[in-house]
Amino acid sequence: MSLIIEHRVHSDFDLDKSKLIKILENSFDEIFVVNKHGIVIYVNEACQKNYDLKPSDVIGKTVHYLVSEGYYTPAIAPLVFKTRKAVTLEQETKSGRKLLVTAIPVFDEKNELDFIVMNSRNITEIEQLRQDLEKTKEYYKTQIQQLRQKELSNQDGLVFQSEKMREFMHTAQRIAPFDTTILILGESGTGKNLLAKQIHTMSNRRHEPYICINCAAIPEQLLESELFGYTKGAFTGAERSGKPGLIELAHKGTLFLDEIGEIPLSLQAKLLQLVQDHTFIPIGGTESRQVDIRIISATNCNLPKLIEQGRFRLDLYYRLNVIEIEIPPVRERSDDIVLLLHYFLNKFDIKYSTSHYFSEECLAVLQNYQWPGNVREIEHLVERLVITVSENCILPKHLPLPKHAAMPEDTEKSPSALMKTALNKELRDEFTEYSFKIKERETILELYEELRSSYKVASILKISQSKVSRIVRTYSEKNMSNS
Ligand SMILES: Nc1ncnc2c1ncn2[C@@H]1O[C@H](COP(=O)(O)OP(=O)(O)OP(=O)(O)O)[C@@H](O)[C@H]1O
Repeated sequence: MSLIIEHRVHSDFDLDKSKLIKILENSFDEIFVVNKHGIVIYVNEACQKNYDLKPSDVIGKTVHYLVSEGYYTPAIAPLVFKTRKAVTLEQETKSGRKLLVTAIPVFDEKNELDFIVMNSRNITEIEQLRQDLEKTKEYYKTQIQQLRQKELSNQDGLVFQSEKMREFMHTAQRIAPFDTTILILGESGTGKNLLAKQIHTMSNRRHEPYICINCAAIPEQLLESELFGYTKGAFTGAERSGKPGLIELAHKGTLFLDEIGEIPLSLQAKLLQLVQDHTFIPIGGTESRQVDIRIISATNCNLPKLIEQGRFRLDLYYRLNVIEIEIPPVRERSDDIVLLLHYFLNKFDIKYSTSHYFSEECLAVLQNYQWPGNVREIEHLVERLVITVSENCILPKHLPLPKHAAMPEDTEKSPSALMKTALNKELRDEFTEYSFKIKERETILELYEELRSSYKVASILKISQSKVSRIVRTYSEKNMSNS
């Protein structure tokens, strides 16, 4: 059986010259043969498709001529002459077609290069498809990145990824289990409320009540009764049986006093007693009641200033800020902006059954913005965009940011504006470093004044003695030149 096949194959290949020429002419790929002098001795009909030239226009020409006339580039034959090896590369023709060419050297019986056979495949369409595929890949890469960001941000509590917030949350986590009183500071919208709740969740009181009171939201006349409750028949209009206050409801749990700077002076003494020994007397009552609560308070006011103005008690301030932590504003943790944008985009897309993503330019503009309203402003802006933008892609033109926003100048993605932010950061870093150096110098000089020994100063500060000597010397010199 195998013998028969072998015989058939053999007889089929018993070809004469005209048949061979026919085969070559009907090849889809271009066959291009160059002799050892670099002259084209054969090219099939496919050359018409590739270079818009008839075979008769090409045969007899040198490859050097064809390349210098720009019919195709780069040249491949010289490489084969040089290396005596098969070479494959991509060529581009005058008419903009892309060819994948393989050139194979053929040797004579003396092993000298006799001619080169080149096979060229038109890959223009494949190349176009490849480029389209690259673009599609790029598009999906961005989408996946955004989805990852969304997933990353799909968590409860504060969403963050900046180093500053990482450190901050590390501190919050450390203090959460202790029952100590905490004062949370930070600009409006930085997440003080959310943090207080998170501290409660991280504490041993997590299964007990978490009561939040916004001291600014309750009218002054009502605040006392809301907070401390009242006894039977305490005042006209009061419920007959009396009513427990929010403080009592927080028993065993956490009491969060938001906007503490707004608490009226008249209530501050009563609050001081509560913070100090966890006791209080309800309105109309005569006996004090004990509660087991952890108190967290928050404010975006400057409490020392209120104290100066006589609007806040110093003793209460001291009691409230046993531990004081300050949430940094968003503009100081720009690494969180993109994450927060995606977090809220995901949240509101789910809420409104929509599907959006931010264009790169849009993200650049938003990252460059200062966010005076902090996270709350990000949240509100994203909700607004989700509702108002009907396309899936959110572009810079959709942004309703105020004029003073740090919109990149002329174009929507002006690199100069982005540079400016980077530059500002660099200046800030430089300034921090500068202030640190001054502080360090002052400390060294103060200690030296006291100890009069560079060795002792160096060992206390754990720095080199030469550094201490250098600073002391420079300082004395300055002193001398000034005097
Ligand atoms: N890091 C964060 N991750 C997710 N959401 C946040 C984050 N920070 C704040 N938010 C959200 O932003 C909004 C404002 O936060 P929050 O009310 O906690 O701020 P605040 O500092 O207490 O503001 P104010 O001082 O005005 O009371 C809330 O909807 C909150 O859920």
